[in-house]
Amino acid sequence: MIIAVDGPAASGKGTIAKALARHYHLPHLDTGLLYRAVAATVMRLELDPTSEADAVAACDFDELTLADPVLRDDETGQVASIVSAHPLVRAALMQRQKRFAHQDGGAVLDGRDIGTVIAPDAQAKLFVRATPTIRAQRRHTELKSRGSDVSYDQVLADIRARDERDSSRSTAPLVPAADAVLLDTSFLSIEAAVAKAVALVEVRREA
Ligand SMILES: Nc1ncnc2c1ncn2[C@@H]1O[C@H](COP(=O)(O)OP(=O)(O)O)[C@@H](O)[C@H]1O
Ligand SMILES: Nc1ccn([C@@H]2O[C@H](COP(=O)(O)OP(=O)(O)O)[C@@H](O)[C@H]2O)c(=O)n1
Repeated sequence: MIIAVDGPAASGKGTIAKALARHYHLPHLDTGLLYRAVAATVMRLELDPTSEADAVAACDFDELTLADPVLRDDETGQVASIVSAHPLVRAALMQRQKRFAHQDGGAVLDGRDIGTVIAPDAQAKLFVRATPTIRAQRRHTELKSRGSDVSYDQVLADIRARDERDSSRSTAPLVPAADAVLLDTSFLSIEAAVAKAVALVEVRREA
């Protein structure tokens, strides 16, 4: 079974995807990390994220980059959303994600375009969302716990900018697949959100 979990920044999609992978004993891929690795490589090499050629050159990143804590930084997320708008960057990362999704036994992937582009054939598609202010609170708490001194206002502004950029790009914009189920986690605890996600997947599994 392929499970696609899409949604905007800090909506809780990664938390839900990891829990679904544990529940169904499936491998999990956080596809945002791939775009963050491109962004971190662009920054390290002092390339220009708005240049498609520069961003494509960074798609050949060292695999060790995927474990670099810098990937989780707020600034890396911003630059990831700039490099991810280039069609050639998306094309360079596509096969790897499609292969992961279509491995024997299935997989859980989370991102922005899993249900629409990477695995339109996924059996279960969730589109996770929450209000921008709740997402900013969650991400701010998370970043603070990692030692960052970024302000709540900055995190909220960055989340709004990223929402706008990710939703308005012409290639693979952030939109729910026509057959995705919406899951709003704004007023759900992690446990409640995961329980709801499992229940929604069960409906699709039995269909
Ligand atoms: N339902 C929830 N209630 C409260 N906090 C949550 C909830 N879901 C996720 N979180 C927390 O919010 C932060 C962002 O969640 P995450 O799953 O990484 O979001 P995303 O993958 O959509 O960016 C994490 O610190 C996570 O523990
Ligand atoms: N499948 C995906 C995953 C991420 N991305 C891009 O990568 C950025 C970082 O993604 P992420 O999933 O790590 O970010 P968070 O939602 O965890 O904050 C997003 O803002 C998108 O611009 C994408 O375009 N497509």
